[in-house]
Amino acid sequence: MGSGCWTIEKRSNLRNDSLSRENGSVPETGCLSVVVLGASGDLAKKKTFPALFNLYRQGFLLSNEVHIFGYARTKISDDELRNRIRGILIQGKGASDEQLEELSKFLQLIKYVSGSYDSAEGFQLLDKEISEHEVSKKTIEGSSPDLGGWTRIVVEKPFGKDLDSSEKLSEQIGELFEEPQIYRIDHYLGKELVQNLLVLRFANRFFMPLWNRDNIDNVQIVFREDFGTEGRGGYFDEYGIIRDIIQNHLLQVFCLVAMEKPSSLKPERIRDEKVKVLQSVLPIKDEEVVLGQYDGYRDDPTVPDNSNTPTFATVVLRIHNERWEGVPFILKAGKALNSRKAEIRVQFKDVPGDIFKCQKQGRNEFVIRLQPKEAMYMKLTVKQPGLEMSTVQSELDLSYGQRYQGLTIPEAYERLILDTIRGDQQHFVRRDELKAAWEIFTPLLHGIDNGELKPTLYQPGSRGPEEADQLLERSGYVQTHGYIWIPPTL
Ligand SMILES: NC(=O)C1=CN([C@@H]2O[C@H](COP(=O)(O)OP(=O)(O)OC[C@H]3O[C@@H](n4cnc5c(N)ncnc54)[C@H](OP(=O)(O)O)[C@@H]3O)[C@@H](O)[C@H]2O)C=CC1
Ligand SMILES: O=C1O[C@H](COP(=O)(O)O)[C@@H](O)[C@H](O)[C@H]1O
Repeated sequence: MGSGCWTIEKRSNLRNDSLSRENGSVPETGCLSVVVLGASGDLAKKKTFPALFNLYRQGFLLSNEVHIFGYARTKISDDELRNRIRGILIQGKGASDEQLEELSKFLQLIKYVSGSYDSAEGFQLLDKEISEHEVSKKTIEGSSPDLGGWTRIVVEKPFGKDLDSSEKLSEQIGELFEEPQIYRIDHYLGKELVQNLLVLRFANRFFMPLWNRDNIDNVQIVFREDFGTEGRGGYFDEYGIIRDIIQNHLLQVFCLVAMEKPSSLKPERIRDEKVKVLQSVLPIKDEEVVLGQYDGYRDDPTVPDNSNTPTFATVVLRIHNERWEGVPFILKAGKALNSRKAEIRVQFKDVPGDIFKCQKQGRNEFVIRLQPKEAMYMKLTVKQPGLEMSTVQSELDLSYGQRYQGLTIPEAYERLILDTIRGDQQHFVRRDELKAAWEIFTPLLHGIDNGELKPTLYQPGSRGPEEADQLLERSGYVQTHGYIWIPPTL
């Protein structure tokens, strides 16, 4: 992705310098070429270009050092691509003249090369464009034309469809790039509250003694969307909700919740711990899986009429180690449900020798809401204020919107692209981690692909199949009834 020298340290105001040094990332200096493959596609439109623009606006990409090359099959000119991007970046916003000027300057950094993904011709053209730019820049600066520098490749999912195809893909990429050059992106690792998990768990005395099988009854990691596959049916049907969300995004969150403390913040030490916990996951039992497909999913013309693809799944993972033996980790994801949210819900065991009848109120829960409206709250039993000695469930509440007013939380892609430029692989998936993740899910996925496991139909806008709540209950989760949250007024 880059070449020559690139200075990031001098403007690393997004991140504490001492942490960056600690985790082993190397400051880079010089000019940077960013190649966006699939530049005319959905991801580039929704995520990549907006992230690059935000980095540019914050001074992390400098006009005199950066060039962005879009590459895709569609035959369009530089200006056509720029116009498309302009339309997305200013959509619905009443932009000021200053912002429009900033945007125009950013767009001038973008060039477009049209070519296919499977022939050398297009890539030779791309190479020529990049070299011309980098050579001319070096020549202007009067330095040697020896390009040197580094190349990093960001790879988006799907990383295969099962263990074998993923390993094959890893081998093919491995023939071209070394592992330190490969950034397998999982955008959940760029979310604010996912990045906070390490800090929460290992920088707070509160949690350390409680975070184990002695105190925690069950953990839920939940992803819900209130819309269906909308226009992506063709892609989705090949993959399904387990490959789309659970095997990657939720499993990454699972690792950060369940892994042991790394010996340091160095990316490799963190990733070592993630691999260890993944390798301790027991084979998934069919009776601890519920699959669903929403009614209407097959109406999409790109979805086969007899599709067996789940759009909803609840899967219980069990870890065979000293900390977690016996604690179910319930991973749940679904499309076309009744709400949109992603959260981690840690439910504690009942209080032993309970003299207050706390069980009537519900158990202690620690909830980390990843989205929307980032928050973390602890549900706890307190005395009902007043003359009587009665108890009620309340919460210690850290809502980001209230606590950090006026702060804009960066988009996941923004952070992860910046990490790539900085050479920090902490929030990217290592090859052995990916392999361990596929080892967990491949038998289940093959069972679904072969039609041995079938999804139950559920109504769009519902909670998903009832069997999922029954599985939750069987796993030990106790739903709180009657808890009322009164949102604070700002
Ligand atoms: N800072 C903040 O923003 C705070 C917000 N709150 C809000 O207060 C409200 C109550 O809090 P909370 O306890 O977190 O959320 P809920 O009362 O919505 O309950 C959440 C839990 O109950 C499960 N559940 C809901 N319905 C059923 C059902 N029919 N069968 C089985 N399980 C079910 C949910 O599962 P599933 O995940 O599948 O829906 C989830 O695990 C929420 O709206 C919450 O956002 C509370 C404190 C702080
Ligand atoms: O990777 C994916 O993620 C999105 C959800 O991302 P979020 O950041 O909005 O939670 C999901 O809609 C999509 O199906 C999946 O491929």
